[in-house]
Amino acid sequence: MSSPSPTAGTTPRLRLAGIRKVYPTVVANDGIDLTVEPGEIHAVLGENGAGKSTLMKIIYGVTRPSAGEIHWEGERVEVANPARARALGIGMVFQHFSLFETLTVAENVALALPGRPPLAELTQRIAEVSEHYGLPVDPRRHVHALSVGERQRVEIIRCLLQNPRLLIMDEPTSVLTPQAVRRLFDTLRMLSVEGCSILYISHKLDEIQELCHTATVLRGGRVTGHCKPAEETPQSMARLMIGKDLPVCEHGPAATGGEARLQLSGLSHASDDPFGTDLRDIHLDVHAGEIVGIAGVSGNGQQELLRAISGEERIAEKFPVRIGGVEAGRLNAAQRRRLGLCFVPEERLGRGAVPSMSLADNAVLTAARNAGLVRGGFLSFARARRFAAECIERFDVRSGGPRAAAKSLSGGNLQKFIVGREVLQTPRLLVCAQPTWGVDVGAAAFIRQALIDLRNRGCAVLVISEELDELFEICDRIAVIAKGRLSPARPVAETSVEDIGVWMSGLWPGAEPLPAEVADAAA
Ligand SMILES: Nc1ncnc2c1ncn2[C@@H]1O[C@H](COP(=O)(O)OP(=O)(O)OP(=O)(O)O)[C@@H](O)[C@H]1O
Repeated sequence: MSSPSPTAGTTPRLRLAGIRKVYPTVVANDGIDLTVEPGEIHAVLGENGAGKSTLMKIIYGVTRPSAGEIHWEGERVEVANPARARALGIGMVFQHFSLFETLTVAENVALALPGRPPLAELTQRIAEVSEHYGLPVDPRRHVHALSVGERQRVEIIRCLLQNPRLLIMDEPTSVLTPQAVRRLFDTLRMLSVEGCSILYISHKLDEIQELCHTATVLRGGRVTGHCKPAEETPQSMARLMIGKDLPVCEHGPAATGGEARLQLSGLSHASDDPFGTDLRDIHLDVHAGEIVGIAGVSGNGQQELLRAISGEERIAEKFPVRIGGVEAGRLNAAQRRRLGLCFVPEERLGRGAVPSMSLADNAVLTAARNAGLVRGGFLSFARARRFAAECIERFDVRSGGPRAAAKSLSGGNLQKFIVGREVLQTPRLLVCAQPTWGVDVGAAAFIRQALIDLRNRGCAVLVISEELDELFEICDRIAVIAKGRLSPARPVAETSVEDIGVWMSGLWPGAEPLPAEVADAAA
């Protein structure tokens, strides 16, 4: 339940009047008024591309508005840059991470703090905050070795260390486990009771209902509604947001007896990162016509497993990974794609798409061969643009068209583009990490249905996700990865969210005890 709503009648912590932001191809914010009271947890709701992140970036001084006023605690202010925002008492946790990969957690946090405190002292403070708020992270680890979930924890901790009076959270829970979400909500409620205001963006309507006092709905850059989430249901909020009822996934029975398109037989691989997770004797078959899900808490070997399957990480022996029956362990990513593998990585900016390149060029990166973009040995840019345009249309990617830079898309729209680009190649095997991360409820239902349709057309689909509800909705079988080992895959009808939750700690029937040093490190 949400904490009691803050008392009205005080000077608002933040008041926006007529905020407008015009980009070359779109009006991202079109005269937005918004008021946030002290201690209020205020949700901003809207479809992908509605203008939520743009508005938050304006408040945090990352983007300058084309028109409009910002009033902070009763006074009109110009927020020229994030340093000014932080000086006012505004903190922000971004949807896309802004961490330096080659630095440690503590070094990254130090960069954001005024006065650059000594590292030893900072390490201690990080450990305290992470312990206090239940956000486990080791301050000495390098960021490049962290999973997405762990990186997000660092972003949150970095913000909390600055004692903000307004905390902006742009989809903070998208890669947190249910337990971590509970703890984060406790933290946010504590902050709210202490008077800190929170602007909260999320596509998870049940979370908004549970946490937020008020919500403002945006559509097409304008405010289209307000509500008190506690008085709504997730369905009624979805209707407010997208203007219609949510579609329900149509599944149909799983095909049986399809050929094995992915075979992992005793895949073991030592991570070259000292803080990474070693893969231990992983066995899994994914057949044509089924969706297999891998559940697990981030940082348990998902990244390493994805890399071993995609070919980003080649392994010493060729036999433990077979794609379409071909021993593929030593093949690189391009060679594996030629076997019919398509792949949606965990990070959409960087691994999934090159931010500065156009959508058409990003299509070429993975679809050149499978989508017939190469003719007579030459790349056809016209075909690439047509392919990107088809993807934009079929997956309802709101963008400036095939020539728009990937970085100009809203997070959810870029995710739709990346998933669409892979699905439209009609893969024989699709491996998908966090397929609906940051995607609005309507688009998430669409992507899930696209995966089911692929499976119904005979594709073998492997989905790695931390969203148990999503896995239970779309998968035929589910396995769990824990500390680098994979459980057996169980038919969804024969298991439950509770069972899978227990398996996530590594305890499934017949699980071998972990070697002492791993068990100690994990304890
Ligand atoms: N730097 C930019 N250049 C051009 N267009 C941009 C830029 N940033 C955002 N836009 C456009 O502004 C609109 C609003 O984007 P914004 O990221 O604010 O949406 P959002 O509501 O946060 O979406 P999501 O839920 O997908 O994160 C979109 O059409 C987007 O393509």
